[in-house]
Amino acid sequence: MSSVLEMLWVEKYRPRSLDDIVDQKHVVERLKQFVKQRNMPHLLFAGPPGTGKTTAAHALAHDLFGENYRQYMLELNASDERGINVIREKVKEFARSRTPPEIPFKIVLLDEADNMTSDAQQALRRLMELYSSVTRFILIANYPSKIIDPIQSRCAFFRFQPLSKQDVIERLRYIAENEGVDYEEEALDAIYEISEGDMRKAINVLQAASYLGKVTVDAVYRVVGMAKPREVREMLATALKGDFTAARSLLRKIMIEYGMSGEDVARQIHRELFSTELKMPEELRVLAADYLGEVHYRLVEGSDDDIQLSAFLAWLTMMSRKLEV
Ligand SMILES: Nc1ncnc2c1ncn2[C@@H]1O[C@H](COP(=O)(O)OP(=O)(O)OP(=O)(O)O)[C@@H](O)[C@H]1O
Repeated sequence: MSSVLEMLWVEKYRPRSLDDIVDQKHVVERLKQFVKQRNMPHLLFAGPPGTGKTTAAHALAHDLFGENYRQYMLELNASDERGINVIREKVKEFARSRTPPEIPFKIVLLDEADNMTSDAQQALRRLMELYSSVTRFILIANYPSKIIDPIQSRCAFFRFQPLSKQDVIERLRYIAENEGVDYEEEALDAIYEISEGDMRKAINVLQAASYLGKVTVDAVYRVVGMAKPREVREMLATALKGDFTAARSLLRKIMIEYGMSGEDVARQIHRELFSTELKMPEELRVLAADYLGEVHYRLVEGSDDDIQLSAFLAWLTMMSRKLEV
């Protein structure tokens, strides 16, 4: 079995070259053109977490500059750097450093660019112009709408999509086999459902679950601290059938066995309310979602988990009787 001290699998299995990136075909094809032309404009990478934005930036630099690409790349995080002045100084110094032998520019990678204020972004835009003869910027953002127009119009835009189920599962299978991890196929499905196409999350869950032994559906839900949807669904279905006592004992079981907080359970109920698996009249779904919002608010404010969630189940039981579900 794996040792806790070993490397994080997200790093170990981070693609080094553009050819190794999973999915994101449209992005990868366009980036390969830049490698071929040995030139590129400023780039803006946008999309949800864990879909390969940082990886693609590194892979592009790797394919352009070779194994030692890091000396030609300045990596900054807009949230860590104390303001645009620090960024300016670092870029200025970097621009003065050696350029690669066959390519006339170096790369500045700026992560979380959408966290910058619009004033800071204006200053960044000037910086991009000032050093455009020797640098190209790659800006990374989760929300491209937060990037000011003058920057957007100076960058080629790349949208990263959540990874497909098939690609995530294939990658997980590859990693599990390479690491000698024993797993259930259904566990990989469960990991995908939890990850929602975020490969970083998927790999991290796989690694954490592997420390418990065989990667089973149970192990997966245990490490993410979520009750298995089936059990939460069963609790709701029991209340909908009118059996409050049984629904409440399921609630206790979920909270004790999985060590979940009331807020986690509320969040999980929320997911279930909108899943097609749970059969209930639309009217009740709407009312339940509304009431759950209130319960969640009270929990965040520090109300007692058991009292609030039991109240929700009691309400659901009564409503289902009233509506004759
Ligand atoms: N398309 C992909 N192909 C293969 N592995 C991927 C892909 N996307 C993400 N990964 C895996 O997930 C890890 C995190 O990816 P990466 O840092 O590129 O995400 P990101 O999109 O930059 O996320 P964030 O917005 O949170 O910075 C990588 O180290 C890699 O192991």
